[in-house]
This record gives sequence, structure tokens and C-alpha cells, in this order.
Amino acid sequence: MIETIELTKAYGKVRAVDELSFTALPGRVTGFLGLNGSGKTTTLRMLLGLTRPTGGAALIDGRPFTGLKRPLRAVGAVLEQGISHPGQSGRAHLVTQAMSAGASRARVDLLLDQVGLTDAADQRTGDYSLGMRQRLAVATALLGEPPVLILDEPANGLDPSGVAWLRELLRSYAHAGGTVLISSHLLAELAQLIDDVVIIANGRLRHEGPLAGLYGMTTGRVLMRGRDPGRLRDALRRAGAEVAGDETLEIDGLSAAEAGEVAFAAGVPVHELLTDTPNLEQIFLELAGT
Ligand SMILES: Nc1ncnc2c1ncn2[C@@H]1O[C@H](COP(=O)(O)OP(=O)(O)OP(=O)(O)O)[C@@H](O)[C@H]1O
Repeated sequence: MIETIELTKAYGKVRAVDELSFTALPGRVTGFLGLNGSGKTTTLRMLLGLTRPTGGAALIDGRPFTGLKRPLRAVGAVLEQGISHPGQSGRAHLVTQAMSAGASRARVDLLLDQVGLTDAADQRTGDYSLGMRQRLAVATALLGEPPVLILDEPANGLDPSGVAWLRELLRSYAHAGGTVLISSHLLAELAQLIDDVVIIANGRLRHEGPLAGLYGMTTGRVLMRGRDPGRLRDALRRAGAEVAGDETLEIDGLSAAEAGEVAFAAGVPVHELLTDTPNLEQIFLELAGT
């Protein structure tokens, strides 16, 4: 489990992270979302003991990173690319890292297979694509079989097949009881990967809960086209709706069913009636906007 309690980091007068409290649960993939500069990387660095908090706590399984007995076995992290020496092969990089994580050669081979790098294992990492470097970074994070995984913008650089691969990997990792915290500044990029969301803005918590719950947070606008827009508009306004638009009427304050009933009562044939549900990215921008 990952937990922050009133976590704060101030740089002079700037509060990069401001009394931030949230939880990422075992068995779930949690998306950590915010616009650029909202404090995501600073939070992840505090969880990983790389930045010291000004106040509050950043806990991995109940302890600050610095209090973990075997940190590489407690948490795996993908923070930035370029972790490997460009002249080293992917396999050599993993073998070197396996020593500090206490992992075996067999685990290196297993992970190369799991991240789809077996065929490229003996190529120089300097020749790897961005997506291949991301795969190698994920394999490195998993070496010590940690129960907690922290990934900073890992979908960045992955093509659709890479995203599908990451989804499967994170699903089975969480299914086996792992805790995953994965950051991005785009909800759409993570929507296929995550169960829960934590949304921050200006270092503060804006929203925390299941991804599915986001859809219920905004009501869709009703759109209607009919034979006589002028009469329709008047009837809808009399029924208490706010109405904009000329041919296609944009209706706030009534459901599609209610608007349809109003049109029927007014005797105006309806040609088209639908609820325009905001997409995930619009919902995210509404929540994460400053
Ligand atoms: N070492 C530092 N010194 C001063 N200010 C910093 C430092 N690190 C981060 N900040 C500031 O803290 C705020 C949050 O930055 P942070 O990198 O955590 O955001 P982010 O959400 O990860 O952004 P991005 O999506 O662009 O990576 C920004 O205003 C940034 O300028």
C-alpha cells in the first residue's frame, strides 16, 4: 500500500506539494494525475526517498522509504529514462542491477521475456527505441519482486501495442496483490490501464476514487433537433430549461426523456435527441484545472 498523509514540499514560497493525503491500495492500479507542474514528480520522489518532505509523511507499506529494511525488495520504480549505460546490452544492464536487488540470472531471463525484450536482449541499449527503454526500465523495477510499483509517465513513448503490453503486465501484477501508482498528465493515456484515480492541482488533492466514478461527476448536456426549433425552444424554456443553439438546441436543466416529453406535449416532431456525455479528458480538465 502507498499512503501520503498531509504531505508537503515547499521550495521557498512555492508549495510544490501541499498537504496532500491519498492512498493507493493493493490489488489496484491507481492513476496519479495532474497537469504539468502540479507536483506529481515531487510526490513520487518523496515516496522514493529522493526528496525530503517539508511536512507530513510519504509511506510505503506503512513506512517512509528511508525506514524500509530492503528498499529494492519493497518498491520498484520507473522514474526517468536513461538509467542504463548506452554501451551496455539490455541483458547486461539487468544482470548488473539484479545483484543489488538480490535477483537471480533466471529472473533476468524471465523478465526479459515478460517485457518482450528477449530478442533485443543483447543489443546496446543506446540503440533501443524509447518504447524499448521503457520496457527495460519496467523490467529493472520488477527485479526485486517488489509488492509496490511506482511509475512516472511510463506510457510516454509507448505505441498502442506497448500500451496493451503494459496494461496486461500491470493487470496481472495487481491481480497478484501488487500496488501500482502510475502518473500521467493525460487521463486518456491511462484510462485503459487504471482502476482508481488520484487527481491533483497545485500540489493539492482534487479528487480520489474509482475511475468509473468520474463519469457520474458531470451531467451530460441534451441535444435536440426538431421540425420547428423556435417553438421547441419556447416550450423547453417554459419547462424550466436553459436553451442555446439555433437548429440543434443545447439544453441544460432537463433530461433527454423530459425534453422529449416537452416536445411531444408541444406537438413538435423531434428528429434527433441525444445526451452529449463529456469525454474523460474533459472531465479530467475540469477537475485538474487551476
Ligand atoms: N528542485 C526544485 N526547486 C524549485 N522548484 C521546484 C523543484 N522541483 C519542482 N519544483 C516546482 O514544483 C512544482 C511541481 O513540480 P513537479 O515536477 O513535481 O510537477 P509535475 O506534476 O511532475 O510536472 P510534469 O508533469 O511537468 O513533470 C513546479 O512549480 C516546479 O517548478
